[in-house]
Amino acid sequence: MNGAGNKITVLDLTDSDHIVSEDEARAIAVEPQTTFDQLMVLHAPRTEGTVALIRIYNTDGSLAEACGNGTRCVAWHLDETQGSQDTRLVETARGLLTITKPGNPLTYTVDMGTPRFAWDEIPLSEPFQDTRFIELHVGPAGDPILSSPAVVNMGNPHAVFWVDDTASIGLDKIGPMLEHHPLFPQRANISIVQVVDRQTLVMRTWERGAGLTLACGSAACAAAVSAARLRRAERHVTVHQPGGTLQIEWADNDHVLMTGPVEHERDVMLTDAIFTSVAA
Ligand SMILES: N[C@@H](CCC[C@H](N)C(=O)O)C(=O)O
Repeated sequence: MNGAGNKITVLDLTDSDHIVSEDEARAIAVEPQTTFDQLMVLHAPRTEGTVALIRIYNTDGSLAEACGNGTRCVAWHLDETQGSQDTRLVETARGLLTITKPGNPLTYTVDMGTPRFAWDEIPLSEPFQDTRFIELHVGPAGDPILSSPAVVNMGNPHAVFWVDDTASIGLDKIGPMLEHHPLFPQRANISIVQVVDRQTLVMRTWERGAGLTLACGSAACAAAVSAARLRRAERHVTVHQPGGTLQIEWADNDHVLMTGPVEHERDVMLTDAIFTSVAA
């Protein structure tokens, strides 16, 4: 599937006890038919009221706590396999997430929970009082290419840099360096964001564990919240990414609501071969 262009593979293991290993996730990622930015593995629910437990893997096999675009894809899969429902509760490492349908076909809203801003919740490796802009720059100190990002945890760590033109930054070169910067002990998702007006953001993201992607839901939430904290935008914005557009609302109850599309691309029967090839 894809969520606004973010490549998502949904693997339904609700009838199995198997836990996908990092090696297995990487093996699924390199297969052209099942390649992904994130692999969303569904397990039987373990918490009352939820319909599934979701483990989220990046391309490099690492586990992610949150994936907004993938969560919408999971909702579509559950609608197809369990019957359509207006509201669903799923469990991720981020906690319990509510998914609803705003009414448009193939569109879902995920309550992504509340943002966290304290330096040790991001987490950062050293204290910063004000995480709306931290001391970090790329390029010469007097004339940096990027500087003073906002940092926020949306279940996963994000750094948001403000730019005039997202196309002018070599994110493919700068992204890996920042993802692994010592300031981010759990690495970070790195976004460059242009504030077009108070209701509109344009952005690109280098994702932790996955690299450049066409869209990242949690990064869109991070950008929207960061722009609102700095009073650069309203709390409800349209976020344009190379693969698609999301609506993000930072509601008065502090929860961040992400609304966007899903697209089903193909069904693939994953044979045991992929697991045995890793085990061999
Ligand atoms: N594409 C996702 C975010 C995926 C997780 C991220 N790479 C991480 O490791 O934190 C989204 O739509 O939120």
